[in-house]
Amino acid sequence: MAKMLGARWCPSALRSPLQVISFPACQLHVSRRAKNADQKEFENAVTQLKLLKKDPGNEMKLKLYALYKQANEGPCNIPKPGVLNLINKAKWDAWNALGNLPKETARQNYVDLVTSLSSSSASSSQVKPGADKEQQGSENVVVTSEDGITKIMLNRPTKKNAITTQMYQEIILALKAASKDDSTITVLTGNGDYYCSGNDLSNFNTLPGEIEEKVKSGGILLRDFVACFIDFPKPLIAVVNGPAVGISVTILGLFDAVYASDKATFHTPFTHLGQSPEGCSSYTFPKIMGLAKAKEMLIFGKKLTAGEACAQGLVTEVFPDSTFQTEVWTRLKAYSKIPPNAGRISKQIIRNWEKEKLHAVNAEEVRVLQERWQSEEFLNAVMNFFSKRAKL
Ligand SMILES: CCCCC/C=C/CC(=O)SCCNC(=O)CCNC(=O)[C@H](O)C(C)(C)COP(=O)(O)OP(=O)(O)OC[C@H]1O[C@@H](n2cnc3c(N)ncnc32)[C@H](O)[C@@H]1OP(=O)(O)O
Repeated sequence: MAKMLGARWCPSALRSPLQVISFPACQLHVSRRAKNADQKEFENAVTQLKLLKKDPGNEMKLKLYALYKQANEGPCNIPKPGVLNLINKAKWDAWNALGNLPKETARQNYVDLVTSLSSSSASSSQVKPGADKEQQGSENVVVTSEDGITKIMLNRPTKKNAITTQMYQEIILALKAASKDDSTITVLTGNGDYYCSGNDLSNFNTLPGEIEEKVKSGGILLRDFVACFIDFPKPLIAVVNGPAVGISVTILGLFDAVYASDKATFHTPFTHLGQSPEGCSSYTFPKIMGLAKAKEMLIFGKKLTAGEACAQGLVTEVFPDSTFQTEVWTRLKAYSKIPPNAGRISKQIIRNWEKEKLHAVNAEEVRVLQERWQSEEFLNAVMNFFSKRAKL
């Protein structure tokens, strides 16, 4: 995808100067939303734009460029480029066409535009031609919804369901859709022999920009991802079909039930990776299993069997692997028959006592992690994994 630096991009990113689409008089939909996007939303939109899967095309890029400049600098304040300077003239025209559009409105329109691009890009990747209307998701995050259950399945078995930056985005979108669909409960599970091997350790190679930018956008992505689990309004159940590592373990403290195969293990190797706890686990794990057991996992990286995780309260119930899927899905189908509003309201009254606290924990964990991601310890650990393919 063409390199885009937020709403600005390097001229070469346009497919070709001659393809610069003449910019129609700007008929921007002035956002009717009562509130204007705040700076954080605007920065999130800039980050979101970099994670778009497909190039939105020159015309859309000109619109985004113009809104970005108007939001930051106000009306066009640079001299008009010469006619032969095609690209800069197209950009000038786009910006100048916004006239005196207030900065706040430009910022809101930018956020709205990126939001619509993100959801259309995700939905275009989700609904395959001829797919069953209930079949959604991308190849790595498969979403299905039937019998009152929306299932989000991590589907990258060759990489032990390691979560890429794109998959974080897709899980966020899947949870947002599930919170509004007609299902009663939502389930997260893995395909293949692993539930999930955590963060894809090559993610920092794929995030755009220099290290500072990678750390910033990685932090925003992680904070938004965990926030989705904090805020998810319906009963959320993990079906842990195999070993679970890292963030796939830490967010379990935010689920409403965790059912595990006796093949599953639970491992949070943060210190071995030069990292620190995330997913609110620095708060939820001590609450769930007591300080000593929580520290054994989060500081010393002790790997738990499913039985140990159940004994410590992280797992609700363990099933023999041979009958796991049958037993668990029979149980979940029964759960999906509860009155949906009562289920949702009961989940929320329990969660609401701590929601503010959990968001504060999430923000602090991300702040600390952003420092860790710039440490020698972290960089060496990741290099070590890929060079020696060291096992944890
Ligand atoms: C946006 C930023 C958000 C940051 C959020 C922070 C989260 C914290 C964490 O999640 S920390 C935990 C990160 N995960 C790991 O450290 C696990 C690393 N993987 C392993 O240790 C092992 O792969 C294993 C123990 C999970 C499985 O070992 P096994 O020998 O059974 O299988 P392989 O190692 O051969 O793996 C098969 C292929 O999958 C690739 N792979 C596995 N896990 C990851 C991963 N986390 N990231 C990237 N790639 C992974 C592995 O490299 C093999 O690929 P290959 O066949 O191409 O070599």
